[in-house]
Amino acid sequence: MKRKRIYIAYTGGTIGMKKSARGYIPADGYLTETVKASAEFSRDEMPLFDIHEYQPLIDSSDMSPAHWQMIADDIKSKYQDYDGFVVLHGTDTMAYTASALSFMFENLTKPVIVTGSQIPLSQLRSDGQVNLLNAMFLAANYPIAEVSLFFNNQLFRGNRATKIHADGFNAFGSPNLDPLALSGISIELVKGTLSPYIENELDVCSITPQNIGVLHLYPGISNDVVQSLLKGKLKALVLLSFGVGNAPQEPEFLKLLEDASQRGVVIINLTQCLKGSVNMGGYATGNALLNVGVISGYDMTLEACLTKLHYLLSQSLETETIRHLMQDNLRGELER
Ligand SMILES: NC(=O)C[C@H](N)C(=O)O
Repeated sequence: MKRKRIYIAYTGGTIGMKKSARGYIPADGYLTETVKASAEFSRDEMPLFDIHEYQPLIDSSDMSPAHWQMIADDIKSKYQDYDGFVVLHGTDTMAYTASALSFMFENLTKPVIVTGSQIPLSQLRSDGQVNLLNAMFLAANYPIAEVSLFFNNQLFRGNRATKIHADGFNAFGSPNLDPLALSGISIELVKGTLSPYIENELDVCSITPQNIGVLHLYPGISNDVVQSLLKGKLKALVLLSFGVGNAPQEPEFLKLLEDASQRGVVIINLTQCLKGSVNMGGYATGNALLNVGVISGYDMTLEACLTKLHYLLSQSLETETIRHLMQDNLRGELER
């Protein structure tokens, strides 16, 4: 059988970093050199691959919507030449990029797997080798036509993943959706579906930076704090509420939200809980939010919610349409 071809976009992150006096920094050519020097990557069972190193390589804390756009455009320009795509990325904001890409790609029929590592590939006991080998192997042999995130032997839907561990190998979880696939002694498909080969054009939706606030509620939060956030030129606010979507019933607080909603600010309710969904019909404290125009984000991750807002606000859509689409399942990011 013809060997598959995988395109590897290396954007930066620990996987290709070197030690410096200031801590780890990305180093040009270092990752490509290390991969080329490792016999595992060129075994017959592995796909053929090309690595493209971005300039400059960055720590993922420096990622922005402009980078998401660059990655999406890069994949689009190579779309017909490869069977699958691996994006090497720092772990810190990996779930944001995976979520953003999932919304930006329309008609995706090939796998796009985002991965990286906690220890640089060139160092002893690095998780980079396992993560990259598996991502390439899965993209070539188990094509799931989605933007996914591979880490620590689990393939997650990109817009369901979140960083759960700052310094462990099990750095990612997907609290509200089982993994797409597990890589054990054999590869086990869980929620993922293998895609048939379809020849098509990939469309990329442009994304631009947007003014979006995130408000993490806590008992006794002052209205001054809420007001100062809402005073700016905010287009949307993600409200991180208690439990199934509950908040204080304090009239001044609710009035601030109501006024903002009437001014056209899209206010989305997500739970602070690590697992589960928002249900504003469950308690009077949640119902009060519904009555002032707050909409449900259901079981979306914060990363999915923020990037979906960027995606929708970047298009010229009516506010009501955005509110409606935020509650719709566009790319498997939520379940109502
Ligand atoms: N493990 C990592 O890749 C962390 C690094 N700071 C990054 O996100 O680029």
